[in-house]
Amino acid sequence: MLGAGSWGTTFSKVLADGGSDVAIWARRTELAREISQAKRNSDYLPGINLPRTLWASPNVAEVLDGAEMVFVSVPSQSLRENLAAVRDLIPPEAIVVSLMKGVERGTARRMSQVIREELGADPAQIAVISGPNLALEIAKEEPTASVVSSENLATATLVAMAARTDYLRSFVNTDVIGTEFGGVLKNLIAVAIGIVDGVGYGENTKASIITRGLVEMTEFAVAYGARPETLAGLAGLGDLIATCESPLSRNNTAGRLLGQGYSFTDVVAQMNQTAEGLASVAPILELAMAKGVEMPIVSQVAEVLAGTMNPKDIAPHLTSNSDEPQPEN
Ligand SMILES: NC(=O)C1=CN([C@@H]2O[C@H](COP(=O)(O)OP(=O)(O)OC[C@H]3O[C@@H](n4cnc5c(N)ncnc54)[C@H](O)[C@@H]3O)[C@@H](O)[C@H]2O)C=CC1
Ligand SMILES: O=C(CO)COP(=O)(O)O
Repeated sequence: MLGAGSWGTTFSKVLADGGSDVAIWARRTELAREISQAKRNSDYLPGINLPRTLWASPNVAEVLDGAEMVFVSVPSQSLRENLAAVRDLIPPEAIVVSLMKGVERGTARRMSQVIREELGADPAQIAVISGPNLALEIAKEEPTASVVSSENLATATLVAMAARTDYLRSFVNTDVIGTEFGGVLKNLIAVAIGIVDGVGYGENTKASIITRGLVEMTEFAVAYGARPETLAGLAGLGDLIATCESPLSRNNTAGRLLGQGYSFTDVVAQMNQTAEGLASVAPILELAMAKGVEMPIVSQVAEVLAGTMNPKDIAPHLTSNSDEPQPEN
C-alpha cells in the first residue's frame, strides 16, 4: 500500500483481514513505527486496532519488494510525483490499484490514466476501487460494499477476492471511466451539500441538489464513455449518498466551512486531510466544457470557491441559463 493516511491504512486493514500479507509505505518514520509496533494510526484512525500482521516502513523499496498487488492511496495531485519515484521498484507483473477519487489539475487525467502514463502499465493490469467507503466506518468494521473495476474482468475479480471480508463486499465491473468519475464527481456535489449545511438551509435544498447533482454526474460521465448504470450504482449514487450525508466526509466538511463564510484559503489551512473535491473542480469544468455538458451545481461550487458567489445563493433553481422551464429528464 502506498499511502498511510486514513484510506490507505483502512484498506490495508481490509486486505489483511481478507488474508493477504500487507505492507504500507508511510512517509514519516514515526507513523511507520506506530503502525508496525503499536498497530495503531492514531492521527488518522483514532481508536482503531490494526491487524497484527500489518507493518509499515518509510523505505518504499522494502514495501514493494515482491508485491503482487500495489494499492495506491495518496492525494491525487501527488500521484504522478509519487509514481515517478517508485516506478523502477514496482514488480513488472504486479496489478496496480487506485483507491483515489480525484483528477489531476492541469491535465484533467483520471488516476488510472496517470498510472498508465507514469508506469507504462498495460490497462489489463490496472484496477480502481470506489463506492460508499468512508474510511473510519470501515475501520470500525461497519458493513458496506465497494466496486472494483478494470478493463480486464479477471483482474477486477482477483482484486475483489483480495478485498473481501465479513464487513466489506466487493462487486466487479469493467466500466473504469464510470467508476472513477463517480468517485470524483460525488465529491463536488458533497462540497455543494456542505455549503448548504453551512448556510443553514434544510432538507429540500439538499435533496434537490443531490438529485440534480446525480443528473450532472451521469451526463458528464456518459459523455466520456461511462455506462449510466455505473453512476446509478455504488460508485455513483451510493457514494453520493454516503459523502453528502456524513460529517466524516472531508469534502462535506470543506463545503460546510465555505458555507459558514470561511474563504478558500482559510478552508485549506483548516483541513489536515485530503479534500479531493477542491482540486478537482477546475479540471472537471474544463472537461465538461470540452464536451458541451452543463454542470450548474459544480459551476456554483467553483464560484463559491473563487469567492465570486455568496454561499447563500447556491441553489438548484440556478440550474439553467434559460428562462424556459427545462424537462426534468
Ligand atoms: N478517507 C476516506 O474515507 C476515503 C478516501 N478516498 C480517497 O483516497 C485518497 C487518499 O485519501 P486519504 O487516505 O483519505 O488521505 P489522507 O490525507 O488521509 O492521506 C494521504 C496520505 O498520502 C501521503 N502522501 C504521500 N505523498 C504525499 C504528498 N505529496 N502530499 C501529501 N500527502 C502525501 C500522506 O502522507 C498520507 O499518508 C484520496 O484520493 C481520497 O479521495 C477514497 C475512499 C475513502
Ligand atoms: O470517498 C469517500 C467516501 O466514499 C470519502 O469522502 P471524503 O473524501 O469526502 O472524506
